[in-house]
Amino acid sequence: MSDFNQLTDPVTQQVIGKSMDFQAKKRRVESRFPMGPFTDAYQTGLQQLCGVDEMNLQQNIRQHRVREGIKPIKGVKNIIAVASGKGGVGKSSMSVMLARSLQQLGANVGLLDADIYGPSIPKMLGVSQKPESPDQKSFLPVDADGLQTMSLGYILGEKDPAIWRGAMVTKALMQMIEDTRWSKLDYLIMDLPPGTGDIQLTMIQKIPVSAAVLITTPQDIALLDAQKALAMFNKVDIPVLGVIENMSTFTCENCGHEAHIFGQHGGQKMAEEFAVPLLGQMPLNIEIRTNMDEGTPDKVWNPGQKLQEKASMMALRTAQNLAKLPIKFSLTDSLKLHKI
Ligand SMILES: Nc1ncnc2c1ncn2[C@@H]1O[C@H](COP(=O)(O)OP(=O)(O)OP(=O)(O)O)[C@@H](O)[C@H]1O
Repeated sequence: MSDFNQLTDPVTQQVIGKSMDFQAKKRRVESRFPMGPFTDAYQTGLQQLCGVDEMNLQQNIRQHRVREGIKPIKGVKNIIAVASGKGGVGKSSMSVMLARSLQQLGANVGLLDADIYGPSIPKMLGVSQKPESPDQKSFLPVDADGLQTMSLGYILGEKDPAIWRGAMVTKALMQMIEDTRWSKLDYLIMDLPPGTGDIQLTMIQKIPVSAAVLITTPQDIALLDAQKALAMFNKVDIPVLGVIENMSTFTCENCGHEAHIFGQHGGQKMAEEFAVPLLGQMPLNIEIRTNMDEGTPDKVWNPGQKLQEKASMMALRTAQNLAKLPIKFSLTDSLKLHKI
């Protein structure tokens, strides 16, 4: 149960507290996710949350500071970039899990597929319709069970990879973000292309990113690349909320033996060495592989799998760590802004 005690701490109440009665919010979340009962620990956490002071629940998720000189995106409070140095470590899968879990905690969430070369979010969410454009100038985000999503994959189609280079990529992405009519998003999760090259650097410099989350497997090679990603965010002063270690262990369905296929404690070591929080460890699990590949991500949260609890904790820690960062307008900012 333990970890769920965090749900009642003041920072968390700010994070998930919105101007809506919690029970109503819970019912709305449950009706959207007909995936079976929550695990006991999650249920206990929710009950604890119901008992907290109503006043705290009225607070909104706040907008956090971005790099100076960058305009915020209309309708979006916080963009969280999800990055990995190495490809294939589960960055898109973890972006989907993070987005869904933040949504389950009651936030308004969007998911932007910035992996312009290999947009996999439409397939993972099982959504393929083209975004509507009522005014022929802007796009409405594509709805995926309450998630506001956008991907070049919706526009180009999955089998039509973008062959643009450098500046064109950033331009296409900026256009996609700015021309989407996001509505009242607390968090926009942005799935970046893998790597730490010029393209990724330009993207994070131009987009008003509040913070980043790193995905790695415990393998040395993936960790080295994750460290490069950390250095990239440090270079442009974007705070890193933490690291998620994906594919951390594998438990045999038949004998229950736990194997560390990609090594052990890699994410933890990285967290300790570079003083970045470990947001969570996600096992190598067949449910994740099949459901992400078949476009049924919500089935990942089968009762008894404990995956839902892991995903919720990962999302909660992410939101908590963001809540601890400076908000968009500090008192000094606002004094400067109003020339007082
Ligand atoms: N924890 C996991 N357990 C089992 N399979 C997983 C897990 N995480 C991801 N996968 C699978 O690994 C493959 C790669 O995942 P994903 O596309 O999320 O990685 P990525 O880092 O975004 O890749 P890319 O570098 O191509 O953008 C997919 O088939 C996905 O279903």
